[in-house]
Amino acid sequence: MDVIEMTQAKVCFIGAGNMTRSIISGLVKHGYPSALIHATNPSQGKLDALQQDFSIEVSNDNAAAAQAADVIVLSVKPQLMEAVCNALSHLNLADKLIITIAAGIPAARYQEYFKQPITLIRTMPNTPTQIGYGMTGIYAEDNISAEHKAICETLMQSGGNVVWVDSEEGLNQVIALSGSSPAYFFLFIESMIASGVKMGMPEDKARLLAEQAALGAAQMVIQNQQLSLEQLRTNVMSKGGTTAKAVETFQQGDLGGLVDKAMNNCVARAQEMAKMF
Ligand SMILES: NC(=O)C1=CN([C@@H]2O[C@H](COP(=O)(O)OP(=O)(O)OC[C@H]3O[C@@H](n4cnc5c(N)ncnc54)[C@H](O)[C@@H]3O)[C@@H](O)[C@H]2O)C=CC1
Ligand SMILES: O=C(O)[C@@H]1CCC=N1
Repeated sequence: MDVIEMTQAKVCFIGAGNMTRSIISGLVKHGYPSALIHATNPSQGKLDALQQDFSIEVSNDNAAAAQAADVIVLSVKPQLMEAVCNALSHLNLADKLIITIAAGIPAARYQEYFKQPITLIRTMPNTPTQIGYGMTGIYAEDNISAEHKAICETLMQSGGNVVWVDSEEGLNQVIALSGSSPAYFFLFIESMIASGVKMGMPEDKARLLAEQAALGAAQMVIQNQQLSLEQLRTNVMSKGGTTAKAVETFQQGDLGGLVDKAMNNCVARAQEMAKMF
């Protein structure tokens, strides 16, 4: 369903960084009215760029923007969240839906930060939201209404796909699987390009070859749900051929173990952050 049919809420983003830009881009592309979107930031540069690109309202006054909004999206770094929320705690937030995209901070903390009961939904998006290929995990506590859940889902869906999880630990797993994981793939492609260049391939061609292979592989996975990943992989591997040699090298280096370790460290960091806040 189109975003406009679902909601006409005034949405205010507190913090106009990478993720806010990604989400706003998705919203505007889906026809969400620019006039209903507001972003705040202390520095003017990012605000000017957002205003120019998306014709949204911008300011550096968090309180005025939050006061005027129906939905407040908290998009600052976790370390700044407490101070940013404290500075809004004099407002009456009873009728607002507050959505946070911050990693690590447990839902219960926000009530303390705002010093009043609030309606809060935790989400974990990722940067591909900017181009409509985002993935967002959403967690809401039992007291959140179906209407508020629908508004949040609609907003986040404008940038791609969403999954609901039923615990905050589930959200930590979302961080490892999709919130942080675009960076894993970027690193992999970056490493492939570097290797291609070392072999003598011009960088632009190495990038084109690697990125198109990544795109094709992702689409193969998506469009062949009936096939296992192992099957897709073995379809590329001729017996005694080149792919088998490369895959064998990854397996000897325990790629699976390394990925497992990286993802567990990602979750562990989210758990560690939850104790810090
Ligand atoms: N970058 C990513 O891939 C993802 C980030 N997140 C979460 O999103 C949040 C934001 O991350 P990014 O967008 O990457 O960070 P960012 O640093 O690009 O953006 C944060 C913005 O907040 C602004 N800011 C600082 N103090 C402020 C204040 N008092 N009032 C208003 N704005 C203020 C900063 O100037 C900056 O533009 C973090 O909590 C992070 O955990 C979640 C999922 C993915
Ligand atoms: O690295 C981080 O902490 C944030 C959360 C997921 C992606 N970026």
